[in-house]
Amino acid sequence: MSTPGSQPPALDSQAIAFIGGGNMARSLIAGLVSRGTPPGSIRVAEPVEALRTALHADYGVATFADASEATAGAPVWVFAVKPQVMRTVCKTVADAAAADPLIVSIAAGITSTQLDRWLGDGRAVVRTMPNTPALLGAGITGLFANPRVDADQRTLAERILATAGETVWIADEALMDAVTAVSGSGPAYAFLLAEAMQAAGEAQGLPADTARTLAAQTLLGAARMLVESGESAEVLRKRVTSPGGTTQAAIETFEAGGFRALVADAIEAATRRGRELSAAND
Ligand SMILES: NC(=O)C1=CN([C@@H]2O[C@H](COP(=O)(O)OP(=O)(O)OC[C@H]3O[C@@H](n4cnc5c(N)ncnc54)[C@H](OP(=O)(O)O)[C@@H]3O)[C@@H](O)[C@H]2O)C=CC1
Ligand SMILES: O=C(O)[C@@H]1CCC=N1
Repeated sequence: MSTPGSQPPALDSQAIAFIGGGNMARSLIAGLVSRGTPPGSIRVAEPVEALRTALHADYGVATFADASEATAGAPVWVFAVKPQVMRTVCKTVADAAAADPLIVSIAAGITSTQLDRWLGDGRAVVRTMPNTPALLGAGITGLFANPRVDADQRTLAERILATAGETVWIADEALMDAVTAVSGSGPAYAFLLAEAMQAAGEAQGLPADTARTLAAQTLLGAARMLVESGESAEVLRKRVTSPGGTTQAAIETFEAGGFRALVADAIEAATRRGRELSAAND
């Protein structure tokens, strides 16, 4: 795993082509540019004109309506389209992939074997799973490299994703669906908890803006303690829970309601959905 808090070195002027300029691509591009990658070396293919205009205005990157224009001559291609269109999109640029670019994908479910097959076989593929805190440089990305990826390409892929936050290499690709379920989708679980805490606070009489601030700052503080204290979540939880106190009353209610089993079921469902996205879009 990369070192918490360390600044990744700026990438040089090697061209990086993004295929797809939506939400996640935007977050990754923001990270690259803010950490010193020259905007002129980032080329983005995106069919939606308004997104192209905004990406160029906000980050100075070159944008194209056509994927093959963005990928032309670029040694790194980052696929940031929905899993449902990945096969079709790969086919449109497969001929140019003969120049042997490093292929990086951020798509949920889609395997390195599928990407390799759709792009013409023998490709160097790094399958990754970032998450939306990438926008703040506070994300985490799981990465898997297929056997065609050499040491320099591994370093390059890691440096690109490190601009979005922490990185962790995954040796067994089958585990990438679990990575997706825990950290790729994970920010949504934290937001759901924040929504529920805010609503419950309001139900107890707190003003909405006060309840929002209390919930958001509590999640931020708790997350920082998890990352910075070096203590386990269990130890930190027990320190808050005074015997016979308010937290114990809440935790016992969570446990009685099957909170842990519900979380396990939710993460299993997300993992399964990743596999389904692969099979359904093959
Ligand atoms: N959102 C998240 O939290 C995360 C998402 N991911 C993965 O990132 C990928 C992108 O997700 P996200 O950014 O949320 O999705 P978006 O829909 O925001 O972005 C995808 C973009 O790709 C465009 N697109 C479609 N076809 C092409 C094409 N042929 N060439 C170039 N661009 C094209 C889409 O345009 P149009 O809308 O017109 O189709 C859209 O603007 C997905 O595979 C997802 O699994 C990974 C981690 C986290
Ligand atoms: O929900 C999804 O499918 C994508 C992948 C991880 C986060 N968003």
